[in-house]
Amino acid sequence: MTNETSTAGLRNVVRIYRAVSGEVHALRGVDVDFPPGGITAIAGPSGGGKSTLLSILALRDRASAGTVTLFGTDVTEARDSTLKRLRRSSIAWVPQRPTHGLFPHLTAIENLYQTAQIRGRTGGLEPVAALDLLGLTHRADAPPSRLSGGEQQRLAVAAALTHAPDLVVADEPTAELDDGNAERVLQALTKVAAQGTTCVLSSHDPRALRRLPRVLHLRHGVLSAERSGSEPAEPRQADAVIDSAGRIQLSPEALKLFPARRARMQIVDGQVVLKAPEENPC
Ligand SMILES: Nc1ncnc2c1ncn2[C@@H]1O[C@H](COP(=O)(O)OP(=O)(O)OP(=O)(O)O)[C@@H](O)[C@H]1O
Repeated sequence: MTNETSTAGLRNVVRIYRAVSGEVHALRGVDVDFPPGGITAIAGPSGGGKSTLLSILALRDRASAGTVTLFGTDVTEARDSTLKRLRRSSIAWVPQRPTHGLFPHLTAIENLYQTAQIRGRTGGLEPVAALDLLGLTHRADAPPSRLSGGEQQRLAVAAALTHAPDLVVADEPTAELDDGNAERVLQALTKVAAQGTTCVLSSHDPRALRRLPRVLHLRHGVLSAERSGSEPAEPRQADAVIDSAGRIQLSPEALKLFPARRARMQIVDGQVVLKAPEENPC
């Protein structure tokens, strides 16, 4: 049974892709609820099934087995026309490559007005305020093709928030962004969540994972233990090679913790600890 208070609930959801090379079991029995007004990050390694889970949640794909309940309705077997109506009225999808969701012939601000109009809902962020919240006021008159990747990503988030969706589903919404703009996106999602919108995003981004209240890990299509963002993540270990000059090569996952490529080293009780240096407070 899906928790009746949740915006969305998946029960024993399986997704099998049939490729030329054979079957790919992208989701292997996922059980999860997304409560109204909550923000949940889906983390996990590449290929773990994050995009597949988000696509099913955003009604852009169907489960091969299991049950999907959205807004109190079992939509597992719903007709395509019903899914389309729900997508349009209640769900904002922020794709990994944001230009896919934007109107290329319209300016940034026109994109927001057009999205709000097409969705036919009121109560979302006003387009001028949405641009301001995402730090795009100075780009209001530029079409998507003249925006940087990060600006396009923020415009896609702004568009998602202009029509008061019940559910925002965002695939890696901070991936292309510097710290300040990643923070803007997280603040914008936090703001709409406080107004009751449920937000679910996939992320590899340690900045987002540290900051968000609920983080679920998806690995090989299986959701593992839930932790709140404030709890420390389980320590992970990996071997690293030290060359004769004392240089150490970090794994890509560890390297992401050092975006400025500088580290502060401490030797404590015979152990070497590497930390990203704190920002200069001045
Ligand atoms: N259309 C498809 N046809 C066949 N296999 C697919 C298809 N889409 C995804 N897969 C496979 O399903 C598995 C899960 O993919 P998915 O894109 O959901 O993972 P992900 O966690 O989002 O990865 P990433 O972080 O790299 O985006 C992978 O093995 C992937 O190769």
